[in-house]
Amino acid sequence: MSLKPLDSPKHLDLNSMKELPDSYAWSTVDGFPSSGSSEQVPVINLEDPNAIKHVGHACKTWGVFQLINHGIPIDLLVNMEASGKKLFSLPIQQKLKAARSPDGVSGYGVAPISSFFPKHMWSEGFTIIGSPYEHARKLWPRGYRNFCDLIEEYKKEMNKLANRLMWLILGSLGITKGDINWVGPSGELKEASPALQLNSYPACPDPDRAMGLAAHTDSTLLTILHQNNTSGLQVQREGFGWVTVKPIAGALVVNVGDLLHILSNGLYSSVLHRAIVNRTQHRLSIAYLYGPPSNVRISPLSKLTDNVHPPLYRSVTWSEYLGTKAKHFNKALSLVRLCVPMNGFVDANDHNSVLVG
Ligand SMILES: C=C1C[C@]23C[C@@]1(O)CC[C@H]2[C@@]12CCC[C@@](C)(C(=O)O1)[C@H]2[C@@H]3C(=O)O
Ligand SMILES: O=C(O)CCC(=O)C(=O)O
Ligand SMILES: [Fe+2]
Repeated sequence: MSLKPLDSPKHLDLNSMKELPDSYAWSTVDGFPSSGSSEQVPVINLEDPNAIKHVGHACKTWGVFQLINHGIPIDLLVNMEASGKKLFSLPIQQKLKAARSPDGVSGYGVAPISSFFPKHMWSEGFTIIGSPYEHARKLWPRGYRNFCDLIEEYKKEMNKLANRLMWLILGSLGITKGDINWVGPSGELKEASPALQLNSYPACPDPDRAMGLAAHTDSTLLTILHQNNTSGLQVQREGFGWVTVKPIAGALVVNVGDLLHILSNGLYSSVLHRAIVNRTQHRLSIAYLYGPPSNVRISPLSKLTDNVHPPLYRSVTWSEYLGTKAKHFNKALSLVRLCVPMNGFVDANDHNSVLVG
């Protein structure tokens, strides 16, 4: 597949397109037309006393699970969904006022990974890092305050949940507070400024040849995703191919990201996932992308390594890794992988000993 970046689409008004333009036609989408595997992503009840065991098993085998009884108020999810719908149904000229700048990360636009693909994706997105104020003000000069308050509330609740999930995941690996150096005074994991990614996938006139969001792993420790009741998210499961994550009302989808893959020394793998589209229904998803504080160096936890299991990755900060991902996309993880010789000894400071490609 060519990696030559496409010019940005002239306009993003997918809602008005009656036919799939050639620049959106992915003739070689694997697994299409999708018959769909009958496998099901594990569903975990956070109130279950055995949740830690189930979370560990799901992270090890799937890298993703659906979460119920997570404690996020249902009203908050409903309000976020309604706000996302309201945002994406604004006229295209209005949305473009809040467009992501060419060298920026926040704002309205195509998926940030679009430049790595020869065809356009059938989606539009809105990325929020830090305060949404500047962009929201351009979308709704008078009504931005409610949106900003809602986003702050969502980030606060998601941070609490992400922290709880991280301790469950780390606990399932036998990791305790003393093993992590980015723990705050009350035992909370200090977070980096998280990213919120709102994704909109309009109904598509030719869904079998279109791609909503191309296959990728997230750079995060973990991602918590709310999807509306329209299916489209698929995860790759070894031996089964693409498995659709069936929407369950009120459930959240949690997936392992590349930084957790590194932290766990590959015990928990980041999951490859993508979003497909359909002919009749609009789909919306909201991803909370959770990472560590930006200055903390993430490397395989020493408790998980020994002579037989040497560290497989060199240390990297969240911002360095995002930079590598933005430049090299799906090669990013292998670019921070250490070359492990047969005797298992690795010089973790030898930055030249990486496997490229
Ligand atoms: C913090 C971030 C993770 C992300 C890049 C970003 O700066 C903001 C958007 C995130 C997202 C969402 C869609 C998939 C993804 C690969 C992308 O292109 O943008 C992720 C990025 C990532 O995880 O690297
Ligand atoms: O829309 C989806 O279900 C997937 C979104 C996603 O993978 C992302 O925002 O990183
Ligand atoms: Fe993703």
